[in-house]
Amino acid sequence: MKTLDELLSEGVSGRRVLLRADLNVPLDGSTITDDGRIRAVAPTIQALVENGARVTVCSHLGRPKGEPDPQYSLAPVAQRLGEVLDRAVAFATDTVGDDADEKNAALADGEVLLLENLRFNAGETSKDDQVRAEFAGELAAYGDVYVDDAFGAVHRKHASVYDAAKLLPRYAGFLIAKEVEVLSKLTGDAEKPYVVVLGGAKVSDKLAVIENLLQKVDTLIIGGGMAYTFLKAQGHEVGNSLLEADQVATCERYLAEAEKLGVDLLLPVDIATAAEFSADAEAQVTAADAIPGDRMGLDIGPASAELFAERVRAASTVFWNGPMGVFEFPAYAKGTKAVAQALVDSSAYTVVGGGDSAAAVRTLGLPEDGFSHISTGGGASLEYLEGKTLPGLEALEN
Ligand SMILES: Nc1ncnc2c1ncn2[C@@H]1O[C@H](COP(=O)(O)OP(=O)(O)OP(=O)(O)O)[C@@H](O)[C@H]1O
Ligand SMILES: O=C(O)[C@H](O)COP(=O)(O)O
Repeated sequence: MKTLDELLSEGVSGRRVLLRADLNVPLDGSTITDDGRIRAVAPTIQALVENGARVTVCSHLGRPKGEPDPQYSLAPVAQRLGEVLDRAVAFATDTVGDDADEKNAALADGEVLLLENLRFNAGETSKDDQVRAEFAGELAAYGDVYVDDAFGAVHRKHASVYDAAKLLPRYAGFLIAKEVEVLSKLTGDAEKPYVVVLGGAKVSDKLAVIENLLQKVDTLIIGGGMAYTFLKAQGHEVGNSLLEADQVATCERYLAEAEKLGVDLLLPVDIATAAEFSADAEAQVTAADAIPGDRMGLDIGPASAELFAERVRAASTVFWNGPMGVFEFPAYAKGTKAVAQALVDSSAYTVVGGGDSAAAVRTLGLPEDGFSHISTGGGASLEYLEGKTLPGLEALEN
């Protein structure tokens, strides 16, 4: 894999660079609630522009359905990127249309352009190789070279991550290089006890990683939106909580597999429930096997928080992805805060991964230097830890 340092030493002045970044930041309306992913890619962009490159940045934001959807516009990100870089950032109101063509052609040395959300185009995430390749061709026309620094998206076989890389001379940015260096320490010989904590809302995506993780960890802790499909698999009712009904059988299999392998799979023992998905909804704590039919679990309860925290404090290596509850609502942030605090308090090698997990650490006021590493990738780091070949990294190989 060629690095950005190699590109810089070859010389980038006057060259057009297509840079894939992961600018998928949490938003409240059009307000960015955590700019960690923007700041994380800034050193790569700075190095390119300071060396005279003409940089066209592309990214996805959220999960729009292959057509423009204003709530997922990258316009607020362009503005914040300009502030972080302390330089003008042009914004194209389309991804590969007339506006993008014009603004890409107008770039002078040392200038930056951000394209509109890649996922406003069905070609970005298409399963059809030909359709993806066509969109990738249009993107690749904006660069003489390709740099990938979207660590959070390297597990996606998407046009901008995989197909476009293959069309141009390709390089890994500073962020990808750093993430891979740190996470590779957890793939081979992580010091035991090795505890992985999973939560969040991308349940079906992340359930898939459990199969492999069970072979590697001593304890697997499951909280957040992820917990309810497991509770259902244990025969409990989960009311209106997040549930992936078609994954219940898979969770039953994981519970049996964990037992066979001697892995402690810990689920919440109590839950903070709400009558509706709202910041104002009053929290009521119930046992995890007694969630009322008309309520939903929005956080783990205090006994679960203490149980999970104890395990984390006793570990030598901890990887945590996915908030324990809807931490964006202060009344349901306690479980996430308790687990995060346990990582800070432990003397283990601690890695937090994921857009929202990293955002939670910062917005809940925990010290960033209390963790060994805060990764920008959630799903990406989990799949990396499984030992899988990730499409975005494979595509960078020469
Ligand atoms: N019990 C729950 N019910 C509904 N949503 C939940 C629950 N617990 C956590 N969440 C939500 O999960 C979201 C984060 O999940 P996600 O899986 O995207 O994590 P992440 O750290 O962003 O990882 P990635 O980078 O892979 O997206 C948060 O917005 C939080 O509100
Ligand atoms: O938030 C993430 O994990 C990355 O930006 C990838 O987003 P995705 O899960 O929607 O592909």
